Amino acid sequence: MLLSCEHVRKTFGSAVVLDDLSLEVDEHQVVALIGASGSGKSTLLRCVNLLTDIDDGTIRLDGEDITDPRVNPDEVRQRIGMVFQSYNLFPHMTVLRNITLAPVRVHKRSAAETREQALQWLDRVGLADKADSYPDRLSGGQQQRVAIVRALVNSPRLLLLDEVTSALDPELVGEVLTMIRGLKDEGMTMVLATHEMGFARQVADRVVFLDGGRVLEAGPPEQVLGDPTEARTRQFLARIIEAGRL
Ligand SMILES: Nc1ncnc2c1ncn2[C@@H]1O[C@H](COP(=O)(O)OP(=O)(O)OP(=O)(O)O)[C@@H](O)[C@H]1O
Repeated sequence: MLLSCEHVRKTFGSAVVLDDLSLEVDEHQVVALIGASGSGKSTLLRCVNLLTDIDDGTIRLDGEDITDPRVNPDEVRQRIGMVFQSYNLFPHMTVLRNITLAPVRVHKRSAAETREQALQWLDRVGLADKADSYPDRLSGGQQQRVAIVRALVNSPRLLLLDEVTSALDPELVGEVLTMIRGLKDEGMTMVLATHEMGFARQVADRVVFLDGGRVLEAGPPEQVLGDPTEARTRQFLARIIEAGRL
């Protein structure tokens, strides 16, 4: 097992955002987190990437307890890539520099080797000609693909994707989806939070429905999205259908 969250609890003040949450992700598996706004999807991803501390429980990556206070978060983040809704590229840096900055500065990797890997990735995703461009010259879909490359350049064991298609115009979603499906075909282990049920259905091996910071239901997409057992899941999907997002 690559990732295991065991009895994770996270509070913000008096609000319990993750409540005794347990989740396991096998190597090469793609898991989609779905659930209403506020159900804890982003918080869970941020806890896994050590961007926020948990109050209780354990998170293991390759069996190692990464929530142990003696663990260096920078070292863990080298093994976990994360991509956000709002690409977060630095506007004053070229695409290439955006990708190589953290590996070289934070993780002290060789500049030449990182540059080489970045260029290879850009080439693979059809953005080789954008290496020296600034982000504002790129479409939203291209910027998001650069942000994904930035997360991949450390060759992470696990990729976390938080609503990566939500900020994109509908016609740009396809190119990001294609890239993510390509990563899945190559065996990348991914956990993604999404409001797009079509996305979950297309890429996920397992869909996990979060409700009030707990896993209420989990299973193959056709089961959770097509024939859910829990009434809360059915209600959630009915609202999504009403909003035209299924
Ligand atoms: N830094 C914070 N301080 C206080 N409360 C927070 C913080 N981050 C998240 N929360 C609260 O935690 C709850 C879960 O938020 P989270 O963003 O994880 O949900 P989500 O399922 O990802 O929602 P969405 O689908 O809208 O992104 C919400 O009630 C939110 O207000």
